[in-house]
Amino acid sequence: MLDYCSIAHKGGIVLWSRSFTPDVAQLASSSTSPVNSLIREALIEGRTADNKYEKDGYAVKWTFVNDLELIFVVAYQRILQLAYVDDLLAAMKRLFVQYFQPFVTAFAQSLHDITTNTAAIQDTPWNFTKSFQSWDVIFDKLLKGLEEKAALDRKSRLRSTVRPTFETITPPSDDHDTIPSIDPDAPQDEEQISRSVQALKNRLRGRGGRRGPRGRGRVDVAGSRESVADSDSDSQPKRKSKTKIQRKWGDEAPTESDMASLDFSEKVDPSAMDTGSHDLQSLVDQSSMGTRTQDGLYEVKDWDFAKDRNVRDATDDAIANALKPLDAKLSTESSSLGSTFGSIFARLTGSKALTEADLKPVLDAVKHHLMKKNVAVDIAEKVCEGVGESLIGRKVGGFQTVNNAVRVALSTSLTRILTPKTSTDLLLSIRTKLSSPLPSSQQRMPYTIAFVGVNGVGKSTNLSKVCFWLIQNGLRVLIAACDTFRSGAVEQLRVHVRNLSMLGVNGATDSKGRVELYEKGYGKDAAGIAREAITYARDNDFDVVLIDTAGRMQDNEPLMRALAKLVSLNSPDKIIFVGEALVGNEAVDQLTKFDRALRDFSSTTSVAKGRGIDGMLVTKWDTVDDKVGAALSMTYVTGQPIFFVGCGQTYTDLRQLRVSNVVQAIMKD
Ligand SMILES: Nc1nc2c(ncn2[C@@H]2O[C@H](COP(=O)(O)OP(=O)(O)OP(=O)(O)O)[C@@H](O)[C@H]2O)c(=O)[nH]1
Repeated sequence: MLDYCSIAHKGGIVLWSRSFTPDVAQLASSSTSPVNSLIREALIEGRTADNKYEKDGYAVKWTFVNDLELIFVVAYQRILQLAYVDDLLAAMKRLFVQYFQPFVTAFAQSLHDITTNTAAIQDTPWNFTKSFQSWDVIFDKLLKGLEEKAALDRKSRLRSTVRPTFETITPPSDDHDTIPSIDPDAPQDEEQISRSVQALKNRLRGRGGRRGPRGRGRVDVAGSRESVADSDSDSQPKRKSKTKIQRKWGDEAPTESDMASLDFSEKVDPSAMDTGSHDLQSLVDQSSMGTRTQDGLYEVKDWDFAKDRNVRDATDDAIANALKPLDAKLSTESSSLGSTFGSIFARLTGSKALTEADLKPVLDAVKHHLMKKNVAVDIAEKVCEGVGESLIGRKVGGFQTVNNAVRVALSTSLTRILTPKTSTDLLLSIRTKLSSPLPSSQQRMPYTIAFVGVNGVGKSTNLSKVCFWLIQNGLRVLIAACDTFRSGAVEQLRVHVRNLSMLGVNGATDSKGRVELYEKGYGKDAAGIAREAITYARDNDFDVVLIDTAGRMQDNEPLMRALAKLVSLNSPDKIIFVGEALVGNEAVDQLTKFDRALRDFSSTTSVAKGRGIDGMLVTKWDTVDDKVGAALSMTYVTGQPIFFVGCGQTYTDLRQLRVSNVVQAIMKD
């Protein structure tokens, strides 16, 4: 584990730094710190020839980018054999230059200006914390990737060299005061050494508890340190908490104050929100949502794994490139493991009727493969059971036949589960409702869609994307702000509506107002607001009402009852469950409980008897690459279709799912 990492300008200013342990938080500031000694003795006085410097039990490594006058430094406990430090420094250097070269050049120029013109100091407020926010994310991913690879590397080396004996296997110990012995000459496992060192430090300090979470810190021009990990106590002086407060678990429903303490959503300053801070056009320009058909409709594109890979964060690809040399090394070492499907199918050969015993190891491997693709365990098991049943007793010829038989059975099963049983054509459904004949005494009602789901999954963002798509199709949309709980939720929608109304149809503004927000602030009854919004939409000729609801946990009965009340009072035409593509097993629990709660609690009132979820919108699809198993779990649990997938943070980042593309992504090795 690393202790400290920084990127500094040779002029002496630390642009970015990260401390990983409280003990070395002072590494950057104390004059006796190894990092400062490195700078004084090794860099300024040139007293060390190689790029490793050791002092007070720490090892410090560094690298330069001479043309930008940058120095990258990593410090760690000398006793640890951190094999990835050189790779980390090289990858940091490459990525930082790739992403921040213009910034650093401008900064270096300003330093030059400052030395020649002191008045420029006030005019140049360099906010490194803000400027390098994205670097924090890149660095985290990079470090995680390297740590995982190092662990894998260690395991594969251990597998090939160490045969465990009874002496080497020791049960894990919970006694953190026990100090495992360290033989300084023997090569040590990094975690073991880390534990030993920590235990020793704890013993010296007279305590035996575990260390808290990793600390982070940055130093800006003024040298002020801010803790990112402890953001909710920013204004407080930092103190180490001495005792750990035990979490209380209970069966009772949460009280108002519990809810307030559990509301981790940030108090949002609308002007600083994601949507507001973007250049408006960039919210639609980055990719095109779809194409206009001959009859003037605006279609949402199908998600295509091969083509839509570029919706991934570009930094992921840059990091993948930076890690390629290491990947190549690891893949040669682990190539003996073979590809999942290749090795699964290779286990079945011969021309005989397949038995349960023949299939068991194959299906176990298929289950494992599905779980790797983020399919929930229960669903993976059920899919495998189905595949097994369809194959038992089937006669197979040679290897190729078995290979094909299992592939075809799995592919058929996945296709059957994913194929929508009801229409996913929302536009058709909207137009049918809006154009159906009515008695002259009756006013035309708008088409209503309620977006429901747990907290933070992307309900409001994706509701806005759907809104953008609807107004592109010439419909007038009213957004009902029924999240009256999370602070900032109404303002977030206000910003979206402002953006969307400026974009209008195909970028042109519309005098009639294609989109409007119906809001009544916070703390009011969401069901009532939705009702008022629908009435307002009816009276003001809106075609569609999109109802944004507050995020809630599936086990929170009072909140689920409130949602059921909104449903039963307003009978939305569609209830769309918004869920993240990132969820694995949790997807099943969320969907089952939302669906059941809506059916149970809305059936007690007369209007909408037993209404459940009508379909899903799966968000953050851009973050899972080919691990699209959540789509399978969600459709399996509900039997309902996925209307859209959200694949980014601009208004056009909405796609429809073509079943064959999802099947292909899941089957892919
Ligand atoms: N990468 C990616 N991020 C997304 C996507 N959809 C939403 N997000 C991000 O997810 C975060 C949460 O989105 P919100 O729309 O505020 O989520 P919410 O469900 O309305 O949140 P609550 O109202 O607190 O329940 C925001 O940072 C969004 O930008 C997506 O498709 N891809």
